[in-house]
Amino acid sequence: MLPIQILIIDDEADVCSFFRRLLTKKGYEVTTATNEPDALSALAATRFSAALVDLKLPDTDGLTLLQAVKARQPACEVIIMTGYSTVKTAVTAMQLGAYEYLEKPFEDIGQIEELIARAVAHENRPQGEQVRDEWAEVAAAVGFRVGTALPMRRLVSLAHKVAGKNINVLIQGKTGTGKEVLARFIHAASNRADKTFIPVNCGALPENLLESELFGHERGAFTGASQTRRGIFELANQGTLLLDEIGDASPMIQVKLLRVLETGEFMRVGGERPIRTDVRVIAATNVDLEEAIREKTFREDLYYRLNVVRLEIPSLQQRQEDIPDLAAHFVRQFNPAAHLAPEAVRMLQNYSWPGNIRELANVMRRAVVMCPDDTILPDHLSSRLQTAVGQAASALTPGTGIPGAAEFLQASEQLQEQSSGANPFEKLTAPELERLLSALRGIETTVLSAMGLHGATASPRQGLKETETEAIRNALNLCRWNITEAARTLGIGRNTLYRKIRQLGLSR
Ligand SMILES: Nc1ncnc2c1ncn2[C@@H]1O[C@H](COP(=O)(O)OP(=O)(O)OP(=O)(O)O)[C@@H](O)[C@H]1O
Repeated sequence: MLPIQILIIDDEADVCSFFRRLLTKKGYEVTTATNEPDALSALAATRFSAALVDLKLPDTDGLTLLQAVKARQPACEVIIMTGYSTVKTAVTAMQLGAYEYLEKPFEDIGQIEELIARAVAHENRPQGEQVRDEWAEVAAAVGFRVGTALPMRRLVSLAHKVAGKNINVLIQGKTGTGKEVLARFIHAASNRADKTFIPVNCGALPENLLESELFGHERGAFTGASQTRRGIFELANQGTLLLDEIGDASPMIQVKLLRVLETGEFMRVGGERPIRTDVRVIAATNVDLEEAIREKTFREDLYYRLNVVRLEIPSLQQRQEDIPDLAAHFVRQFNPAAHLAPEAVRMLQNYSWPGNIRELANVMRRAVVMCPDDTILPDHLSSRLQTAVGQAASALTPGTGIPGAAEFLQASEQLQEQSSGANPFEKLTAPELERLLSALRGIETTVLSAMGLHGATASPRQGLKETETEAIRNALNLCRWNITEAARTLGIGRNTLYRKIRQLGLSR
């Protein structure tokens, strides 16, 4: 059998000879290059299984060389060698197709040997063989459905690779896309997996409470602080901390976070002694932090500390092919015997999912409850979804009349005929009432736009803010201020609800 060929590209002769000795002992054949021309002629002469490429070279850079290797020998796996200051570029290299990165100075020889063996095995797998996803087991263990959409698979593969490194991660994505699930996956795939994972919502608590939640407080630090209390940075020591809704952290909290990220030390509220902590920080946000920096509501230095790796989760609409699998997953979770009829799946695929996976999970939970047997039909999906899909369909068919009018009038006439003076709508079930309500709203919109054409104005109604306040207050009262339930009823995320409660000044 021919020996396995490895290429080392590094301008430091010591590094080249270190790898030559190490890898020759393991039976590999090693070629070294200290500059770009030598590297290119080596690539022209020999077929390599793996190449170790230094990120900083005098005549070129690692990213250019990565592209040169991949253009000439696409199967050759590239491992980037980097110092701490260039870790971010190394992560970019992985996004561009590098297999892994290795941090200098090299500390664990065994780990290097194992990494090279893995890269070589990956390159040498039989042609056409389906590569088993390295991350599949961890994802399954934390209930993380990755699906088949390419952007999501790439993201998870990168998340899995950086999970084992001691670097901060910033997860960006719209509400309900699964930022917390991804953070749990990273924790579970890291060497901190057997330690604590603590999520904390920076937008849910008033500044002082959040400060003492994060950093703890000394006895007597403020009125009511009758005991010394450890904060999350102490409790999550050696584990992972998820700073959710980081964009909502106040300027004071931002300063304190920056300090602990820079020095690994913090002080309890009212404390005088710095406390060391070893916490891996993952931050998540659904706002554009770069815009927040421009608006001066978010510190740029903190952003750079958090954003060593940025993982941007696609919205559900951007990964439409995954809707059937995710929907089936949630249906099974709520009723293992139930399944979705093909027409129901089509309806799910035609909807825009502004609340992303959380909304899909909620719609499935409801559908399972509404479905009398085990086959979920379009009728069992929420009225909001039916209306949205129906309206989209009628918009495509001109001249179909006022949306919802026929349905509403027919139902209302039938009920009036059968009623004996009492409120006829009381006879309807909750889903039927919801369907009628959305039909009514459809009529209202059409009538208002017709009035506009005639120059007529409708009598004043509540403004947007009052309507929103009323809807949120009703939901909260209905759910006895159970935030999770109320958020589900409103079809928004828990974090969003917390924020709204603060913004609108609502209280029990
Ligand atoms: N890929 C996934 N596989 C399985 N369940 C998922 C996935 N993504 C999201 N979910 C489910 O959807 C819901 C919302 O997920 P999560 O809380 O992680 O979203 P988020 O982006 O953090 O939301 P927010 O922006 O409101 O904080 C949860 O119930 C979660 O279990």
